[in-house]
Amino acid sequence: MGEGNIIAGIRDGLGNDAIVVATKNNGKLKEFAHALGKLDKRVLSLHDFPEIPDIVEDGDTFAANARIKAKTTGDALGVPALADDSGLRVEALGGEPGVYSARYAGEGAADEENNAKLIRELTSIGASCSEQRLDDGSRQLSKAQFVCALALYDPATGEFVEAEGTVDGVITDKPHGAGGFGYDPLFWLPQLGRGMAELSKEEKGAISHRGDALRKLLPLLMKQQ
Ligand SMILES: O=P(O)(O)OP(=O)(O)OP(=O)(O)OC[C@H]1O[C@@H](n2cnc3c(O)ncnc32)[C@H](O)[C@@H]1O
Ligand SMILES: [Mg+2]
Repeated sequence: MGEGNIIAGIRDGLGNDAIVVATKNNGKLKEFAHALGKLDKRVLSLHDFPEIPDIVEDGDTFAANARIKAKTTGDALGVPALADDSGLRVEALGGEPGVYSARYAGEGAADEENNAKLIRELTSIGASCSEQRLDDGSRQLSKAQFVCALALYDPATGEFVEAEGTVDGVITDKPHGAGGFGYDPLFWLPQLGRGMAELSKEEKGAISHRGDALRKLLPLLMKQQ
């Protein structure tokens, strides 16, 4: 691509050192700041642009919602915007809460309320994916997968660059670790023998759905240069 490609758009609009991430989630933001900081990119978020009204995430898929957030933000600011729509698919719940992960326990629910509802729902149906207890006695309730859809939208061309990442794990009935955000304390990684919230930012980025999606997206962006 020539004129108006996404990288050039970022350069023109904000300077080559900055990128807008269309999120209000501070947990995501820290992970993007860490990952993109390594590429010398300063991350701006929706907290920096309070004039942009709340975005309605009414897509049926993670990818659709990521596109909605990226387009609304990119069109409002006139510069490219990157958006992340993510969530948890829980096997024993038929893939729920999925795109409803943020509002599982109700609109504006806190992470703690969503986590409490998840354990409540799984225990109420007697879910169990392994007889084996973890060392601390916690039960393994269901297999689960974190999904992250990324979309970068350039208002100059109307084009999107997209990628999706996943990570598999198990939901436990007790929290492990104090790091991360959202459902991380309940997400156990059997392959590591550790919980997602026990990992450092570096370690989480190396295995997470968001890290996976970013590793797929970045080469696509570089191609556009
Ligand atoms: O829409 P924005 O402003 O980006 O922020 P949000 O928190 O509403 O984000 P989503 O709509 O994408 O909803 C994602 C939900 O999935 C959860 N989630 C996403 N990524 C996660 C991660 O890496 N670890 C734990 N939970 C995560 C998160 O806590 C939310 O409940
Ligand atoms: Mg949201």
